[in-house]
Amino acid sequence: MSHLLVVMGVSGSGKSTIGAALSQRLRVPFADADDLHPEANVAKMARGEPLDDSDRWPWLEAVGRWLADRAAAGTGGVMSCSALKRSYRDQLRHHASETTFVLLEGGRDIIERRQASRPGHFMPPSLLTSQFSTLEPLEPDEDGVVLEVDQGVDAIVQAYVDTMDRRER
Ligand SMILES: Nc1ncnc2c1ncn2[C@@H]1O[C@H](COP(=O)(O)OP(=O)(O)OP(=O)(O)O)[C@@H](O)[C@H]1O
Ligand SMILES: O=C(O)[C@H](O)[C@@H](O)[C@H](O)[C@H](O)CO
Repeated sequence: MSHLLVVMGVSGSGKSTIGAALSQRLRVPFADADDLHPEANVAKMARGEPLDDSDRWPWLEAVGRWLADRAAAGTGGVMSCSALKRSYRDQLRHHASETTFVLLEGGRDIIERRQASRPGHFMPPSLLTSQFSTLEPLEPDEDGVVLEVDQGVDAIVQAYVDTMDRRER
């Protein structure tokens, strides 16, 4: 089975780290939505201003195209992308309906600590409040897996693999 995943969550939840580790474990291509932002979006976040829906729309289109290409090629893939709102996930599913969303869930304290220990990133910790208030949890009808971030990278990857094994049985 080729996995097509979006690893999602607020800034600092570990999307880039876990996404890369999952792609290695599953032997599928990896991409980071941070690299697909238009320059204006990166500049806006770096100024400490949250993105709005109109900023995110063209960016999510680029993310969706990547997913659609992977689906068409049948390679599977892992994309790290915040995908904070249900409507954003709907937009991505419109491109690739078979996408599974992997939500990295954690409390504000641990995520704030991790962000603080990551100097040089364009995303300022001050935007964490808007990230948490924008996040809409996965709904029951969405194909999704929730993983707790309060554990090591290998344990999080293993939790994903175990969940999928149970599903396939
Ligand atoms: N499970 C983990 N255990 C310990 N440290 C972690 C874990 N996951 C991520 N980290 C660390 O936390 C920080 C944030 O992780 P990462 O950059 O992957 O998050 P992100 O969700 O991609 O953030 P952003 O969306 O802002 O780019 C990094 O310094 C990373 O090394
Ligand atoms: O949806 C958003 O608000 C943004 O995309 C952010 O989540 C960033 O992409 C990233 O997570 C910060 O590094």
